[in-house]
Amino acid sequence: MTFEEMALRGKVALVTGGAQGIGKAVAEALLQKEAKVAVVDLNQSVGEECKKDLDQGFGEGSSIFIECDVTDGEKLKDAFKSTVNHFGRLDIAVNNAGINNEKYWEKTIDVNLTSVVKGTYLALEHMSKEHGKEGGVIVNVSSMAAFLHSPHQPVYTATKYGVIGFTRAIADAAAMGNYGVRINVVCPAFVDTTLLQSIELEDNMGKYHKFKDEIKQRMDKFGVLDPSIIAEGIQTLITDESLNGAVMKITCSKGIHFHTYEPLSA
Ligand SMILES: NC(=O)c1ccc[n+]([C@@H]2O[C@H](COP(=O)([O-])OP(=O)(O)OC[C@H]3O[C@@H](n4cnc5c(N)ncnc54)[C@H](O)[C@@H]3O)[C@@H](O)[C@H]2O)c1
Ligand SMILES: CCCCC/C=C\C=C\[C@H](O)C/C=C\C/C=C\CCCC(=O)O
Repeated sequence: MTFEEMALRGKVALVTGGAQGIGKAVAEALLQKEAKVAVVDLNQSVGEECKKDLDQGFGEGSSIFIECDVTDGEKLKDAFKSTVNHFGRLDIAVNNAGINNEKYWEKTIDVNLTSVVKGTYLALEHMSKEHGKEGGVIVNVSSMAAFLHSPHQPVYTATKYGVIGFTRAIADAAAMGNYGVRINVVCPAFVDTTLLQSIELEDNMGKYHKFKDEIKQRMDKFGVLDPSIIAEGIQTLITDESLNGAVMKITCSKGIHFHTYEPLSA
């Protein structure tokens, strides 16, 4: 048995936005290592389709689908509770749900940043030693947009910067408070999921829609990753016990690597 198999076997994970794309790839990778997974997603039909696929691949008892809009605080709270009620514990949370919408940008802040903060605090309630629990690990999903910001998505970029800042600060708080919970962040470049189709829609891109050909040129220049490599990176963030507050970047040119920061100074 590999180290990752030992580390993940029997562990219980909750993945938001888990019905397709990166979230589904993460769910599959964790199930492959014999973890149990709660797939939390807004989209009922895609969620049910995903659950069928997971049942076929890994057996009915290993996953559940919970329909939930992560921006609804009460529903998100219930999703965490249902997961713990169903599987008996929580060890891993992946705050992955995200959208690309510059037209309705307040929604983008709500889904991509506010809900990641809520998901992190809820996960801590169920895992932190501060709350008498056994510890665990949280991974928040940011983007390379936080490093290579583009003029085509200012609000999306702001949310992804925010996710990195929040994660690094709360990771330090977790270490200082002996929560027994590690908290890391992953920043993928372009990934082949339905999110990229948002560039075609005025309803998503708003005034930046006219730049869609330029965006496609950027994708050609930087390449598009398969969701499976993001799942691989996230598994490392989950299982490598030396990582807390780590900022993992994943790009076509450099693969999985880490951002390094200057030591703190005034
Ligand atoms: N695809 C990329 O190029 C790329 C690159 C970097 C980072 N990301 C980030 O990865 C994450 C996953 O994106 P993806 O590419 O897999 O996209 P996707 O559109 O394929 O999947 C996102 C999932 O999130 C769900 N979702 C959206 N809003 C929700 C809400 N309010 N409540 C619950 N679920 C919700 C959707 O229903 C969908 O199933 C996002 O945070 C995204 O910003 C994506
Ligand atoms: C450039 C506008 C992109 C709009 C596409 C829609 C959503 C995608 C969002 C993702 O989070 C990815 C965003 C940016 C990543 C861009 C490139 C990084 C490549 C860096 C590198 O390879 O060195």
